[in-house]
Amino acid sequence: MALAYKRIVVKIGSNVLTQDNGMPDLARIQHLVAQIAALKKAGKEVIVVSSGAVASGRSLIRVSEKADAVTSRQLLASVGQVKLINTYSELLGQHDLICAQVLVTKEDFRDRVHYLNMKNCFGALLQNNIIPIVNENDVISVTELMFTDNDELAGLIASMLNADALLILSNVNGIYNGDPKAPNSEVIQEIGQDTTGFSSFVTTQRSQFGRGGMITKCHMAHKVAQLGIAVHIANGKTENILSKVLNETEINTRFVPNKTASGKKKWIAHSESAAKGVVQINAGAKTALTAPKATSLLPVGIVKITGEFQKGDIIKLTDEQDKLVGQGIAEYGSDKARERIGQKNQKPLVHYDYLFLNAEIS
Ligand SMILES: Nc1ncnc2c1ncn2[C@@H]1O[C@H](COP(=O)(O)OP(=O)(O)O)[C@@H](O)[C@H]1O
Ligand SMILES: N[C@@H](CCC(=O)OP(=O)(O)O)C(=O)O
Repeated sequence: MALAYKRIVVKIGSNVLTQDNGMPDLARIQHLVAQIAALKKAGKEVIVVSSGAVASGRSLIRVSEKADAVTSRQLLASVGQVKLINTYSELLGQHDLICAQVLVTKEDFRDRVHYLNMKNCFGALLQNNIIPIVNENDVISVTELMFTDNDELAGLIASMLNADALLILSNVNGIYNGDPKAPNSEVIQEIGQDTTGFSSFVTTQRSQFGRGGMITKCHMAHKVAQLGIAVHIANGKTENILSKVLNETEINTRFVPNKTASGKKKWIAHSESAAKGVVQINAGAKTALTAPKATSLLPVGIVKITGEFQKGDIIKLTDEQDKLVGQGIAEYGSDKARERIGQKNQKPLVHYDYLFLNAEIS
């Protein structure tokens, strides 16, 4: 295969696994499983992030119209997840492969102990040649506890496992430079570090059963590529799409990985939950930090500091609207930093080598 990825996370979206009537598409799952088996045979490590619990639930029960949206989703997903994982287990078994079910919540990425336990389990599964099938724990994850969608979850899994690539299978051939249905729109085949102007053609429109839409896919894909992981968005309904993407014989969108991302930056990127304090920066500092040239955060650009931190702690950086700009390692503690707020000619609070900026798609 042309692209020599060894560890691959494959995200299979709701729309790939669902027929137009909302029921699961068994033939499609079967074909995807055959493709995954082929990757395993070629010596790859494969982790699957699969949606489809709600769709599978729909094929088993009817939820009363009186049930509210949250309860209805909990019912369908909890019943449907059993069927979904059984389907994978049975189909993978036909290729002599074993899978494991991993259900996670957003909280599991925030809590360091949960995070390390989860990482340890994935390590053990991969070592034992088992295919983890990951989904959000839809029973626990309701409203604000939810991931934006399974793309966000897949991005976190790919970064946690330091995967070589994340293949996102959706119902479009990639990201188009206009409305995907318009005849003159074309798939953007390669996206580098600069994603300016995206919002002009990526709309908030979602597919019938999708949750987050293309905008959230773009944000996540860019962030993950910044960590040095290649991200592909391809059509999961195309025959043999996985090998075609890896052999570069099918059009798709590839986010070019930033190969200079250090291990330290990857760790910082995932340490948002471990942050001890919040440093609010002004518009000038935000512009400087998010410009292509690597820049450290100087006290002159700091507006406010919340919480206590020591030298070496992770701190969050927010803008004046409290939007997260990124996170980094403090070069000195909050007491010293408070004294220096707004002052010129002071040592940087965060050095650019220890600063991770969130993806900005404007
Ligand atoms: N520029 C664009 N290129 C491709 N798809 C787009 C674009 N803008 C909006 N979309 C929409 O994004 C949808 C895919 O996202 P989503 O509904 O979240 O699917 P999934 O269930 O696979 O995660 C497409 O079906 C399409 O309608
Ligand atoms: N956890 C849900 C799917 C959630 C979801 O966001 O799906 P998707 O739109 O494919 O990213 C399920 O299994 O039905």
